[in-house]
Amino acid sequence: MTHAITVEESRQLDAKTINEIGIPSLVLMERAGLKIYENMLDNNNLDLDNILILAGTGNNGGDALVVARLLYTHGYKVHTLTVGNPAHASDDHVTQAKICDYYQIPKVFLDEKFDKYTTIVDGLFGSGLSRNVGGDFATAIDKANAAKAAIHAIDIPSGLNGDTGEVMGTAIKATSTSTIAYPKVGMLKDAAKPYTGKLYVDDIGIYRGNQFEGE
Ligand SMILES: NC(=O)C1=CN([C@@H]2O[C@H](COP(=O)(O)OP(=O)(O)OC[C@H]3O[C@@H](n4cnc5c(N)ncnc54)[C@H](O)[C@@H]3O)[C@@H](O)[C@H]2O)[C@@H](O)CC1
Ligand SMILES: [K+]
Repeated sequence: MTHAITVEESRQLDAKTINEIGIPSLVLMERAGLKIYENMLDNNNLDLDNILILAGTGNNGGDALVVARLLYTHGYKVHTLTVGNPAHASDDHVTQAKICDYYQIPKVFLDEKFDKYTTIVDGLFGSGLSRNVGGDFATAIDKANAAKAAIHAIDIPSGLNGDTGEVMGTAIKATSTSTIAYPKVGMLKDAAKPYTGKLYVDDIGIYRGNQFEGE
């Protein structure tokens, strides 16, 4: 049986890996982005002709910007759309945004028509989701779901409660999801399956602990 963890456990494992063991958070973000990029290339259900990257201003969005850069530097057509206040962005998100700016990866805004895209990457929220989704975030999620593009979600489909599998206002209906380290318990519930789609579990070097060995 697949071992799954709660969102709080995932945050604790991230924090232990970074603060106690000493693996820099940007190293983890780079590894996450590389694995997610590889999952996307591996997934025949994704048409990578024209890709829209949705990034929140936290580390889920930071992962998404790594994916944007890897796709862009390998010749894929990519646009990024950042949702949220950049003044509140996480440090690692800011670093990744600067790298995207170095490469001049094209940006679009929320008034963009999503219909021309073949794949949308969802990096709006992951383990940081703490309340119901509204405003621009809800608009971005609803536009992505209404578009004909396949959606690849990062860590947890945005708006899905990773513990209960319930929708918090609105949630991304992903074709596939790359979850970091372990699936979150809510993602394995029957009600969550239409939101999670095909699940990839990416080992990026997050602390596994004795309790997880042999599983
Ligand atoms: N350094 C790390 O700890 C790692 C984090 N990773 C990624 O980072 C994610 C977690 O990142 P963050 O903790 O920055 O959080 P998120 O990027 O999930 O969320 C960003 C912020 O959104 C805000 N927020 C929550 N609910 C909201 C709502 N309904 N409407 C508007 N704003 C809302 C919160 O202030 C939250 O901190 C993981 O899911 C994973 O994708 C991975 O890169 C692996 C390593
Ligand atoms: K997400």
